[in-house]
Amino acid sequence: MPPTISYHRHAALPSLGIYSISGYQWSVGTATDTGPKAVRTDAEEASPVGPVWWATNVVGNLTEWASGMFSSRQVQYPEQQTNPGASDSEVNAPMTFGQPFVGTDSGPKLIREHGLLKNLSSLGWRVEDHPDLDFATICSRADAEKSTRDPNAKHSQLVGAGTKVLADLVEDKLSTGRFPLILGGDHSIGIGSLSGILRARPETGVIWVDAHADLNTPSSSESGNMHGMPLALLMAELVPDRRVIPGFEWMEEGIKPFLSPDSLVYVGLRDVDKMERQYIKELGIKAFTMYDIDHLGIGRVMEMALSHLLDRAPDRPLHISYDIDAVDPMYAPATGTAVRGGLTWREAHFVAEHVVRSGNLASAEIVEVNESLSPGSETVELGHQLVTAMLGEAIL
Ligand SMILES: NC(=[NH2+])NCCC[C@H](N)C(=O)O
Repeated sequence: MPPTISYHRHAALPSLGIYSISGYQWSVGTATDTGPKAVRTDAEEASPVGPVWWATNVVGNLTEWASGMFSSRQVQYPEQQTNPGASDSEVNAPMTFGQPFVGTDSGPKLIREHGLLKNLSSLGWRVEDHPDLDFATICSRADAEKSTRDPNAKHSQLVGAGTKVLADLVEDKLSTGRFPLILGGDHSIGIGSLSGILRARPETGVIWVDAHADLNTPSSSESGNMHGMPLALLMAELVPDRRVIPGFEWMEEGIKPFLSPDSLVYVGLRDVDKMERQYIKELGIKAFTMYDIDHLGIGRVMEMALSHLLDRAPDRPLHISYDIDAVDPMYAPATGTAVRGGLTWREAHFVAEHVVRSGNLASAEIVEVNESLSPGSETVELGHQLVTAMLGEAIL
């Protein structure tokens, strides 16, 4: 069993990295959804990278658990993420090169402005600065070099270039004992974070909290938006050779990251495309839809979700990928593909709180917060609360 890490015990404590990836704005505009949204013009669509296109940041806050100053709450984390010598903690500060619309790129910044770093320190995470990754240059280069455009996987060269860097970063940080917290950005960043996670720890189990299945392949997708595809790109059964997608050749080099269908659990599904439904059934992916949550309650659903991932491998690390659109638009209206009938405020928190209690959480991600799509700051506020819950905040 993993060691118990108590907030008030002096022990070797794990580290945290926050990587904010923003600027994956391209997949927001044309998705099927409800509510207002920023849509790119045709000209921008044709030439997405410009002085105000990429607003991509990597905010990496590598922190380590402080000790000796907290309440009696206990959180368990897997042994392999402890980093006894973690004095070299680091932070990447966000940098924004801009884009045509205020959008998902601002999510990380806004969540940080809500006091994330302060909250994390009061939870016991120590945060230090880390140099920025220069995603804008990387993606501009990818844009300049691209020879092919795939209408079925829009802006794949750019998503590919950005997610490659993210994958390397996440793999590196996990391998050196950090806990990566990835702030999106849209859900296409899952390609990068999961690739890095699976290269470092192939046995990882994934909890995908989302209104959508994000299991489209370029050929099954009706929108061509890559935020609807991350899980398909990780499954050998669906996209066995990622070189067919321009920009994703890197996924077939070295350690090829693949996610086994039985290492994934969905929570909160309610807007599933035709082919996605078929894939879920054919591959036997465990899925807890909103129907199941209504029927069984969120408590039972989360117990079943964790037992699916952990019964056979109690010590395996878990990754939670939390799309804010899993939450009902009544509480989280500011997102690109909002769908009614989602998680309540408390259900949303419970998901995060319960996963932490497993003691296996080794990385976490929040995506699709786009404050420009709705007046007010309630979505950011909720996003911030969910992040702190995933990092150990509890009611008592
Ligand atoms: N992460 C998300 N918000 N995904 C939305 C996906 C919507 C739709 N299924 C598509 O593939 O375009």
